Amino acid sequence: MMNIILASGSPRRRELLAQAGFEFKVEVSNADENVIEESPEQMVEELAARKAEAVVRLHNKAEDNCLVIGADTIVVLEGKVLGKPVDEEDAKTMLASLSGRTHQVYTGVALFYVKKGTVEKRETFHECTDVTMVSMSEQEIADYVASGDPLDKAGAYGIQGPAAVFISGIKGDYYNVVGLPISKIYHKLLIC
Ligand SMILES: Cc1cn([C@H]2C[C@H](O)[C@@H](COP(=O)(O)OP(=O)(O)OP(=O)(O)O)O2)c(=O)[nH]c1=O
Repeated sequence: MMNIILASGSPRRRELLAQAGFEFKVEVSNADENVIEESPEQMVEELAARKAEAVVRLHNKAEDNCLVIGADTIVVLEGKVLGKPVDEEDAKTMLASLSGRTHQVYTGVALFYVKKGTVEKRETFHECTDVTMVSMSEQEIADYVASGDPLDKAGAYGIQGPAAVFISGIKGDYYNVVGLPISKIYHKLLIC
């Protein structure tokens, strides 16, 4: 197995990759996250690729052989994309819109295989999970937002934290919601 670099500042992604038994380094770079209107699946794959690409650019030395992994997660409610909230008000609005409904969580993954400083192979894919939330009261939303937990998360919630009490069901890969479809990644990497 070649050296793996996770191109992500997300602690959740770090934990999931470590949980799967991989050894890796973390490198974060500033990828441009502005995207033009695309389907959710195209959008997360494109953003994941940009994150991986930005890290690959740091590895232009001829001796670098590595696999760079980028990922991006968004929440989609009835066709509307919800990224990370910009502030507490935005988080409240997002949670009010998710309350009592089912939404989709998309995570895109990009695998960039770098040999002698150039990308020899690139692969992108995504996973989608349905998440259903119970109806939340205004007070519950306000209390949850005040906890600070939603602010660095797509859709303004983390299924793995205190928001667990608002989740009535999911269909698909739980870990995809947390930020990495780890089983899919594991099986792709097994064959390389
Ligand atoms: C829906 C949901 C999202 N999230 C998180 C996963 C991601 O970290 C974040 C989505 O933002 P991203 O922009 O995908 O990732 P990031 O900015 O945290 O990290 P990086 O770009 O460096 O890889 O939301 C949860 O932790 N739990 C959840 O239930």
